[in-house]
Amino acid sequence: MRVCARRRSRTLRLWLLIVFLSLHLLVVSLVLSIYHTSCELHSYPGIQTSISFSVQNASASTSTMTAAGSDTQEVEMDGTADDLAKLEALYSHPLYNLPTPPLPDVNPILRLSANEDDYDPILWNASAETHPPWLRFHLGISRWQMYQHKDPNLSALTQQMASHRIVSAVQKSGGTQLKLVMSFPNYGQTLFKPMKQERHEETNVNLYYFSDFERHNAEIAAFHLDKILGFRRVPPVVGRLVNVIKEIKDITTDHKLVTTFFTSPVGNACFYGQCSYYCSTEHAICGRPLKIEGSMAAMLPDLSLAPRRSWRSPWRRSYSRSKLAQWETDSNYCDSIKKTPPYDRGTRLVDLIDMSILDFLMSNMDRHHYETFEKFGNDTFLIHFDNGRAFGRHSNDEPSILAPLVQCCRVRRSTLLRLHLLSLQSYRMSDVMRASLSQDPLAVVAPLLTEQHLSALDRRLETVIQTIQDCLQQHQHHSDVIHDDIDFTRHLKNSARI
Ligand SMILES: Nc1ncnc2c1ncn2[C@@H]1O[C@H](COP(=O)(O)OP(=O)(O)OP(=O)(O)O)[C@@H](O)[C@H]1O
Ligand SMILES: [Mn+2]
Repeated sequence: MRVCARRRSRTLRLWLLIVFLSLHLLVVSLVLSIYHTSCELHSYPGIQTSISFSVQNASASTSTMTAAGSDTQEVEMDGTADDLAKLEALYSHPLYNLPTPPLPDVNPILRLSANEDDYDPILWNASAETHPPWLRFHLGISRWQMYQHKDPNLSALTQQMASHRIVSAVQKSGGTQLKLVMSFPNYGQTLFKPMKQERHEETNVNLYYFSDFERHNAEIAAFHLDKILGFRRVPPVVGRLVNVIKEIKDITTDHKLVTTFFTSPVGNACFYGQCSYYCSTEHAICGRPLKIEGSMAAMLPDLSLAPRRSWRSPWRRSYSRSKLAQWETDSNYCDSIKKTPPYDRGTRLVDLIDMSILDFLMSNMDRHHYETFEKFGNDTFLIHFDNGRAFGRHSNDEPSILAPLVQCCRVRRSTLLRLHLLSLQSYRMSDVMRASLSQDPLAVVAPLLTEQHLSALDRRLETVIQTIQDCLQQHQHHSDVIHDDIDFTRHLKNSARI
């Protein structure tokens, strides 16, 4: 009897061991399949080695590419297909499909019940087939992002902004440079920023960031870059050729704007509008002879429906030619910011650092304020709009833009993993940006960003990764630097359930 019982318990123990081992194997294979490209980053001590390895990879491939050149069209075509394949692979990567935290509320963003007595009850949701794309975009804005990953509405929205009949064009008040709000027959609206300089022109080094020209291609490129970084915090932007006479002068109801139209000595249709910077005949916006390039940004819901709050950036520049801001002189600046609401809790600080990484990559020094949707309180994403002063110089990197990261040494884990991914040859940032920008309608006129700007992105990405690596070396615990926004255990449990 006793022998029998002992044999039974041994068999049971053997079974338990087999079950344990197979579960272990299952978990290991799941981890490897989910994070195959960045698996070294899982174990904190490995972070540094894996980053430097990938950076070496990226720079090696840059030199190979430069050496190879692209003389024949065939090579160029292959390059385009390769880039598009990389972009597709990037967006299929699990790091772009991370589950968002559970929503504390399920209401759509729009405040539609202000005067319930006066209005019909509305049953709107983002997926209703009959809604125009702009309304679906508004209804799809969530607490965590402007639009969903692989949002099926995005191409319909950008297509309409790029081609729909313009029925109204009026100047937008606020801001420093000329911009127009354009309306479509289906009540959709866009913010139009006209081309002010050629793509290859670098910003004059003697211009302060606050008097730099706004660039239409920077608005377009910022939308693509923010999407490639996996943030999805810029409202959709698309390029368009606009007829200065038929699509602005003939239809505008803006009397002040009308008085600023003229024909240039070479017969081009021009206008300059009214604003505080560059609205003069010397800085006129001219067609060639009639059409002008511009960026069309999807307008956010009206402030009466979705009020927004504007926040002064703690790392705002002084906007003076002589004064320095506090963050430029105080080495403990971040310590005090970390204790100041709303940066003292939640994700606000790491979100601000995400924004500074985006700005450093595209060299935007003009992030004085940022906005959030009031309805979502403090736990929400930061709206990354007004990117017109980005991509001004490709030959220079501006280290001070990274000050929030350098001074606070904090970064979201998901951001670090995606940056790491984009530094690898198979998802290289310049290649996926080239592919993404090639989908804009204005790419047929000329590439939205020159090759110099694209390679500046790779170079700056190395700097960001190196900065994080330095932070990790300076801190005893990795958790001091890495804000762990990816709950691996929950992820694994979910995968195991499937
Ligand atoms: N897509 C949009 N939808 C709705 N409102 C917008 C959009 N883009 C910008 N705005 C609003 O218009 C204001 C001015 O736009 P923007 O910041 O692009 O112009 P600007 O001339 O660069 O301004 P500034 O000189 O103050 O930086 C913004 O602060 C924002 O409130
Ligand atoms: Mn601006």
